[in-house]
Amino acid sequence: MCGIVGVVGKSDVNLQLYDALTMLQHRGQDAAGIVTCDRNRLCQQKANGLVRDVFRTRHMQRLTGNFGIGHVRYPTAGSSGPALAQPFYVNSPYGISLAHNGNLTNVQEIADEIFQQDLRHINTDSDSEALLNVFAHELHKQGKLQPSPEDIFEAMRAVHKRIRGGYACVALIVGYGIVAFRDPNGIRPLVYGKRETDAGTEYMVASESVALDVLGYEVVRDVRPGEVLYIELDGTLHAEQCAEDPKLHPCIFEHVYFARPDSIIDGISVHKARLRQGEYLAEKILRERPDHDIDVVIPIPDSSRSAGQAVAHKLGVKFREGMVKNRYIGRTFIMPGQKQRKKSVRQKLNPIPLEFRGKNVLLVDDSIVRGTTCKQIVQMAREAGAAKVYFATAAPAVKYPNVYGIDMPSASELVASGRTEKEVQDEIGADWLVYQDLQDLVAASAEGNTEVDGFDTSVFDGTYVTGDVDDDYFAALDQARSDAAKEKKAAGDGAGQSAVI
Ligand SMILES: O=P(O)(O)OC[C@H]1O[C@H](OP(=O)(O)OP(=O)(O)O)[C@H](O)[C@@H]1O
Ligand SMILES: NC(=O)CC[C@H](N)C(=O)O
Ligand SMILES: [Mg+2]
Repeated sequence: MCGIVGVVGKSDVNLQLYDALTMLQHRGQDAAGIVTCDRNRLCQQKANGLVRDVFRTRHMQRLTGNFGIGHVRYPTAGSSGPALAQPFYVNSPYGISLAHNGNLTNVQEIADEIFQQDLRHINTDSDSEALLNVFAHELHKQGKLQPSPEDIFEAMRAVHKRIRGGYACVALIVGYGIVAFRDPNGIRPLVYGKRETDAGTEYMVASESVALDVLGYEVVRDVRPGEVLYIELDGTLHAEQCAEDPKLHPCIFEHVYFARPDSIIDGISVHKARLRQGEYLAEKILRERPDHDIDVVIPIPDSSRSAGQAVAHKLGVKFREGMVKNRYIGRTFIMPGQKQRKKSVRQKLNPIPLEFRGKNVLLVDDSIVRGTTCKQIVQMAREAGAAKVYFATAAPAVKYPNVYGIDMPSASELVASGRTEKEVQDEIGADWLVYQDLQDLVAASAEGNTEVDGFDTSVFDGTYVTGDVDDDYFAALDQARSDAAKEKKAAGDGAGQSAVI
């Protein structure tokens, strides 16, 4: 789940892009990049690392120009090396740079077309570089020295037809402006806003509304599924629907885990959705154990705090922050390898024993994916003296791979895949495990916006909203991106740029 941002401003936009990327850091911790454009010259800085490490003062001074784009990366395709840090760049036509959040499911097919039909070269195994080349080729085909808004929309109509999967993108066209677009299912989020200055209106497009809030932009609206925005350098904004049958099917995992609670996505407050998840979860607990003996509800920071509060409130039991989070350790789930994830849970979370000693505790987390976090947390709770350790999650069991921008490539790595709930409970060592029901998770989000046509819930039910993901793709994904495959690559065995998943 990467984070993207684009700004067309009235003065240098480097600091705005930096601040916006900092607000989106929770979406990607592997690499960061900014591209700005100053008098038809691109300025770029990108590298592996967190935003604060990638951009030093000397880089910021060089990133001049009044329009630019930025990216924080969480890899779902290709390696996690510096060559795949975004934005990507192609010099023809015009000079285009692009940042992508999501994942394409027909990248192998596109890569072949790009080489054999479009006569273009892609240099990495990134799906985003392939996407950029499709866009560039389709824009080139319009054959204009100066592209009009209609040329850009026509090119994008073709892009939507050629690529499949999840994509929210910002692209900078040298000398002309910024193009922003969202896939025809609106799987990945994208929102835009404006702010007035003495010199005129400035526009920002970003993955989440928090980036706009903090920079003083007023949210205009979410980019619609399939829609394309083109913001010219003088601040003129054009918007056009470029997909044939757009539907709003946003990824529900944004509401469970990815997005910040203070963001509003497709009109749905993430915090509110999480509170409702907690209420539904508490109702289920009360249905299953009306005479429960829970003494205290303890959330697993950070992402389950909103849901945990609602669970405690509805159950009528105490809510205590019994796990202290080390604020200098990032999100563990989006770390690239299992060894690092496992080690980081213990570094990140530490119990306050007096909240556990002699008590029946209900630990609440937003989700159980690989089981890395909950296994260690249950153990910590026991060591801290808990009498009984119950575990509840605001999401149902995660059983299927994700193909739209979350790095869950192998069912075999998911603790709930092929196991019953009782078996997962035993595996994580809890005295009782409660999962949210899928219909309740959907209701918790859907109550926030009636315009949503449905959610992508594929990791829970194996139904993929694009309807076109086949077994071969899953097999290739598993082979290319499982933890075992990544370890093998890291050790130098099988390294290279040829696998394009
Ligand atoms: O079952 P697992 O594979 O461990 O994955 C699930 C856990 O990972 C995430 O936390 P993370 O530490 O990434 O971020 P957070 O601080 O936002 O909760 C999520 O909130 C769960 O706690
Ligand atoms: N999580 C994402 O959005 C990843 C974007 C792109 N597929 C990459 O791997 O760089
Ligand atoms: Mg967590």
